[in-house]
Amino acid sequence: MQAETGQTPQDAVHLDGVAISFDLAQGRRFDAVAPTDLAVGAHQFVAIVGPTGCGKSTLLNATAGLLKPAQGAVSIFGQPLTGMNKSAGYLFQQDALMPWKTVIENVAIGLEIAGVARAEARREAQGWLERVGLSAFADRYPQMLSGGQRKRVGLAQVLIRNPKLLLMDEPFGPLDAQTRLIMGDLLLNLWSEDRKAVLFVTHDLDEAIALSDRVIIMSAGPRSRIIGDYTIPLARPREIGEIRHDPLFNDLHRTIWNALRDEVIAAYRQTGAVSDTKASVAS
Ligand SMILES: Nc1ncnc2c1ncn2[C@@H]1O[C@H](COP(=O)(O)OP(=O)(O)OP(=O)(O)O)[C@@H](O)[C@H]1O
Repeated sequence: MQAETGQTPQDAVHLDGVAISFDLAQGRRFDAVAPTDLAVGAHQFVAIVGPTGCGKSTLLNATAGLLKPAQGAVSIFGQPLTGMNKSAGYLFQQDALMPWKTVIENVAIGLEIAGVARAEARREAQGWLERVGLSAFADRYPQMLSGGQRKRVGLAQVLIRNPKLLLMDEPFGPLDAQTRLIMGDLLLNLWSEDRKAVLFVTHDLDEAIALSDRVIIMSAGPRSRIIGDYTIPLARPREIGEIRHDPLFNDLHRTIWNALRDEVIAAYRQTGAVSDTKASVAS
């Protein structure tokens, strides 16, 4: 079940020995991520899962060009990454909606900044609002929306720019369980249209398996590293609420959780959250 790790020039993302450290006070350094190789194919949906604080966001930020690796190189579609990753659309846990702009203005703004005429940008934004099921909300302001509706606007805001790569960091983190399922299905529907490359950070193993072609597991930090790379051979199209009842899903979950469990316990032990004898972890 472990995936092939061979990298090719057409990869959307290619991390070659990427290590990340942070400078701390008094000249100390924190080595967050040990030298890491990772390839994401041009049309692959890849999830990164790992215990809290292991370096998932750090690795994603290096891929976005927000962090410079201490060692190693990042390539995006075969080109060395220097500065911000302009091929990527980035979706954070916190959305990036501007409260003084209406929903349609928030969606259109990316195209307008890229030089598209306002009327054309609005027309495209209206199309995207229809696709995310929010056409009736075009003239509302973000603060008039539910958390799930805001996420839909955030998706439209990113996808309207047609990035070849999506970098997603716990994008559905703050949502309730049902809304997460619905957002996952919406994401998969939109993704299936042209299968952009996706690097998706989550702490939710169910979500990772249900969405992805591959699930990458990271060890507890410091000097976190990739300890597993699992192919997810579940058929597509997938409906997230249904796929969880598939026996293959359960087999995959059991296998990956076995690899992840000790790392999750190790991470909690580091923060003193569990004792040696009473380690209790929910998957
Ligand atoms: N700017 C920084 N300076 C110092 N240490 C940092 C900095 N940013 C992150 N770290 C540390 O690097 C490690 C990895 O952090 P990161 O946010 O990538 O973890 P994560 O796996 O995304 O965690 P979570 O699942 O809790 O969001 C953590 O120990 C964190 O404290």
